[in-house]
Amino acid sequence: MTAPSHRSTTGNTALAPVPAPAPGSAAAPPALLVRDLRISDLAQDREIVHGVSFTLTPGRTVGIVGESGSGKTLTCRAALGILPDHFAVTGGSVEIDGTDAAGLTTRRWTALRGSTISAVFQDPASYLNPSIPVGAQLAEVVRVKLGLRRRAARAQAVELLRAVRLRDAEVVARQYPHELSGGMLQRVLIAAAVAAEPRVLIADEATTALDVTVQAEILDLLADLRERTGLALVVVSHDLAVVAQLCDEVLVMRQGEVVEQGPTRTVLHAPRHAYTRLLISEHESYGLEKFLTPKEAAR
Ligand SMILES: Nc1ncnc2c1ncn2[C@@H]1O[C@H](COP(=O)(O)OP(=O)(O)OP(=O)(O)O)[C@@H](O)[C@H]1O
Repeated sequence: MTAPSHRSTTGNTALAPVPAPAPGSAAAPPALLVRDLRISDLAQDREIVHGVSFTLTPGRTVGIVGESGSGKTLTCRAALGILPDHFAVTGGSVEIDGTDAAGLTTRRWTALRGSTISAVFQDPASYLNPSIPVGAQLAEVVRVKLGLRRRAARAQAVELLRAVRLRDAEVVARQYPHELSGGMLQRVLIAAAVAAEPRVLIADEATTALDVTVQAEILDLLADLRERTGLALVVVSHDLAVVAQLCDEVLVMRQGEVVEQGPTRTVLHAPRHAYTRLLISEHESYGLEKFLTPKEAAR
């Protein structure tokens, strides 16, 4: 399991509540500020992402939706400082908790990842070692990130498994990845991602491979973590229903462009771009309609 380094040494209390400043208030500096972000494929001398902007304050959620290849993941990877080889930020800026990412050394990036900005992706099993129990892997992350001793790290790992609502956390901690369901594995990965109490969590298609019920449980868990800890979330999904459930603001991307952006309700109820309307019509059969009440839809 990847082990980003740490910010806090909070001891044994898993995910203690943090009093979040009121969203949008002067006391709430953006956890993540993306301004006209441009990303290019240097090998092909081609700009792939053509100017993405959003501001994310603590306790808020931004959703990015769009078809495959529209640049959602590259945008997230730029914010995490993990662009693929021969891709680079070629315009605009990313500020993480007030720090301009442009000047960061590899070492500073390593320090920020996990402690300030963290992520979960699709396919959690691929991030875990199949031959080590999940509790031990989580404990290793905790040991590295929080600087806890081995025994305290193991106890904290179990606390974290409880905090992501895994029942029988002590039993789960002793299990190997193949013994857990996809939803449970994603909870383990979320536990690792939030272990050092980051300000921002990016969930990139984190529920895509899960069945609908488990997907709803994981989204509910993310919302709960956001409420309890003031975490700011970026949720990437091709599924508008996921975004509708969790996000305050949505960006609709197509071919590297943001074609529409605004409060989720406005975008869903009064889409201005034909592509957004297409996404909505395609997803009505997948449960989006419950967010489109007749009253709202009539506006
Ligand atoms: N490692 C890479 N090597 C080459 N091209 C890449 C790489 N990663 C992304 N791209 C290209 O950049 C463009 C944007 O990709 P990105 O992964 O950001 O899209 P996406 O919207 O997240 O799509 P998906 O929903 O399929 O993950 C695509 O055309 C893709 O082919």
